[in-house]
Amino acid sequence: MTSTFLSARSLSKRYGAGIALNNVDLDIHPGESVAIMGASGSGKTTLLHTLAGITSPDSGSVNYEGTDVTGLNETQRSKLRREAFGFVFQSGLLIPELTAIENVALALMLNGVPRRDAEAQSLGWLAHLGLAGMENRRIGELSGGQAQRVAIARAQVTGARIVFADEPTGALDSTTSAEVMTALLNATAGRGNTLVLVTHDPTVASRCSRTLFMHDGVLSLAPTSRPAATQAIPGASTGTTFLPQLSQDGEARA
Ligand SMILES: Nc1ncnc2c1ncn2[C@@H]1O[C@H](COP(=O)(O)OP(=O)(O)OP(=O)(O)O)[C@@H](O)[C@H]1O
Repeated sequence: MTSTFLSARSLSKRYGAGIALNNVDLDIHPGESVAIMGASGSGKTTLLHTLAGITSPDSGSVNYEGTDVTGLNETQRSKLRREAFGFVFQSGLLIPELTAIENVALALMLNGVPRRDAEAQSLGWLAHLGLAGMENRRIGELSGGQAQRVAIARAQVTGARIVFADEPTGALDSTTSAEVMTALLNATAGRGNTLVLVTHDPTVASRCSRTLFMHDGVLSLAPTSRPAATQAIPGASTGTTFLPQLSQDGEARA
């Protein structure tokens, strides 16, 4: 069995009366591509953000390579995110006023790499992702698929071991979506790194090595629901159905 390098234990998070995460356990191994699916509002983004140290859980822990991410302060988490993690979101993370190369290089410059070196490395990544000749275009001068490939370059130029992607193909047509998924998988799992991806699209999920499902904050192996049982957080009103949760080995447990 491969080693775990990102794990979550008993993650719970609620917003007011609603539950976003309900006692989630998850182990992710190096080189995996993991898709998280589920209905709108089921907690997918909250899980992704909690794994990535963006959101703090109410209880439970996230461990990345021996570091208790949930125990870090905001400055430490921010450093971890910059240095070890990459992010590809549907929109909003690229800076529209900057060119493609400036957007990619910025990720390195924030880690202290001089501009000239940062731009040289960024050029290589942009070319690798099929964007040679487009380096000096601003983001608004690129198609959606091209912009997502800039985001992939930015997520990987720092050598991120894990890329967290939230609906990376959400705004794209099916052909461009397939191309962006190919680029994303090649740039991550194809190089021994890890991809954790949230998607509504079963075609996108089917490209990943493993698919998990969120349902009312509960993570499961199965897409369909069963009648409610006793796993809800006490006092929470979710109107939930129950699905088996994952053990540390990814086995379903009742
Ligand atoms: N910052 C917040 N403040 C209040 N409620 C929130 C916040 N973030 C998420 N929620 C709530 O937590 C629940 C889970 O939200 P989350 O965004 O994780 O779901 P999701 O499965 O990613 O949804 P979608 O597919 O629509 O993006 C939802 O009920 C949502 O309204």
